[in-house]
Amino acid sequence: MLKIFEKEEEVAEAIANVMAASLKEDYPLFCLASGSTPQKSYQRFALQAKHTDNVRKLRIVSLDEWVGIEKESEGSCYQMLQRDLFSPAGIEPDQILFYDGMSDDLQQECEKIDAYIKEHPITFSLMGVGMNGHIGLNEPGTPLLDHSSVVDLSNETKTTAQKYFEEPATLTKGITLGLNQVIASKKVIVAITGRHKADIVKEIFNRPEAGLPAQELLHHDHIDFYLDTEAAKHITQKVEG
Ligand SMILES: O=C1O[C@H](COP(=O)(O)O)[C@@H](O)[C@H](O)[C@H]1O
Repeated sequence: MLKIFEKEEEVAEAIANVMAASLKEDYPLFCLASGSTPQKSYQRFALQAKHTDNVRKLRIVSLDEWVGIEKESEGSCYQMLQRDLFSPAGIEPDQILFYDGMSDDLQQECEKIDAYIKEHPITFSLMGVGMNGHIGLNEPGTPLLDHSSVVDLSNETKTTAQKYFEEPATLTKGITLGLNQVIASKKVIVAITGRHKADIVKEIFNRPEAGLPAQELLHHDHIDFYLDTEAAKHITQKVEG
């Protein structure tokens, strides 16, 4: 389902409410995008959930990470989530399983996450969408994988991602869940906000033949797209909202 909200803040509020509801499941396991889009959702969720018994039950599994970037350094996917969610919500390190982008054995990092989610199904995923339509770090042209992989980053991603770092970062590869692993989550929200995403949103919704990773998440009953009017301004299809 596509839902369009007037303002980015309303998208954030709606997502925070879904996260809070998902937290009440017996074994909540969340897989969450880092980046700019979900920041306000995480702030609101943290306000509702921080240090509750339910938050203590929550487990988090990695969606993606930059290869060659220290976990604790600014701009890593882990560090963005630490700043925006883990710390404000009181989520402790023993609740989190993340790819280590500095590992000497990246294949083992893939297997570590894959083995975990095989045993523990993801109950809620929140995805952002890259400026080129990527999901996680599944760049355009990536097949529907049902395992993690180490991927070459597109030039667009390398450039866009510089906004996360104070100093220019050398980004060449990433490590990411496969699209089928995201789709296999019990519930998924794909969030897209802001005028700067309007052109890629137009591709996703108005040009089905574009073959973008984000389009693989369309047309599943358990996957909702939440957009604000700025991002949705070129959509021509009928929507709920
Ligand atoms: O590179 C990435 O970008 C997307 C979108 O980022 P945003 O800053 O525009 O929200 C993000 O969802 C993805 O996880 C990340 O790898």
